[in-house]
Amino acid sequence: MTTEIVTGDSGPELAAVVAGGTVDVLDFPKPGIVFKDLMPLFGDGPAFKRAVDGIIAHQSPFDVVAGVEARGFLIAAAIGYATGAGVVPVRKAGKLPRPAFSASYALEYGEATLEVHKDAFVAGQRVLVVDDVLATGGTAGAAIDLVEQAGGIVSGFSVLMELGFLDGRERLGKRPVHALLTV
Ligand SMILES: O=P(O)(O)OC[C@H]1O[C@H](OP(=O)(O)OP(=O)(O)O)[C@H](O)[C@@H]1O
Ligand SMILES: Nc1ncnc2[nH]cnc12
Repeated sequence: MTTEIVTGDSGPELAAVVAGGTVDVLDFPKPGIVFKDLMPLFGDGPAFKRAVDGIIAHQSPFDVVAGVEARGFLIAAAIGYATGAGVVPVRKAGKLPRPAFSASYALEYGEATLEVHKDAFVAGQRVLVVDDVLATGGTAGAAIDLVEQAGGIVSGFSVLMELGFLDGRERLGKRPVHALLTV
């Protein structure tokens, strides 16, 4: 099933690129969840490049990119490479080897804890935070809090897809949210 196009912060063409690379998977990872699988987008070179370039075009300037485990890593690495910015991983609990800040949160289908190294940022560094999907905003809120705790200044938050009906954007308050596709 193809995702219905509603709108996007970077216009209808980029919204269509993301929609075209998304497959809806029913009842994954739990009954009642419609999982937006973006793996086809990641696997389509021209579409992936357009999506990454669309985020970069919207978001400069920033000094470093923070990617949320796991699918956010793919986007952060591409942006970090293309722009020459560094990449900081925001990891699931227990994966980072050195002292880290932790934040627990609820997401659409469960609960989790994210961590970031305490020395991940130079104070005042502008940090672009990226992930693949914004749903309830639990993950994004935790990631943004961690970046700020570690001394970064969140310059923006970008996702490929926003599930608008879950109101994640509202939950993030005044933070600047950018979604290539909102469904
Ligand atoms: O807005 P929320 O309700 O918090 O949901 C969004 C998060 O859910 C997914 O990650 P998931 O925790 O499934 O991890 P994964 O990327 O490791 O599969 C997605 O990649 C976002 O990080
Ligand atoms: N429905 C969904 N599809 C993909 N990723 C998600 N993260 C939270 N909810 C999601």
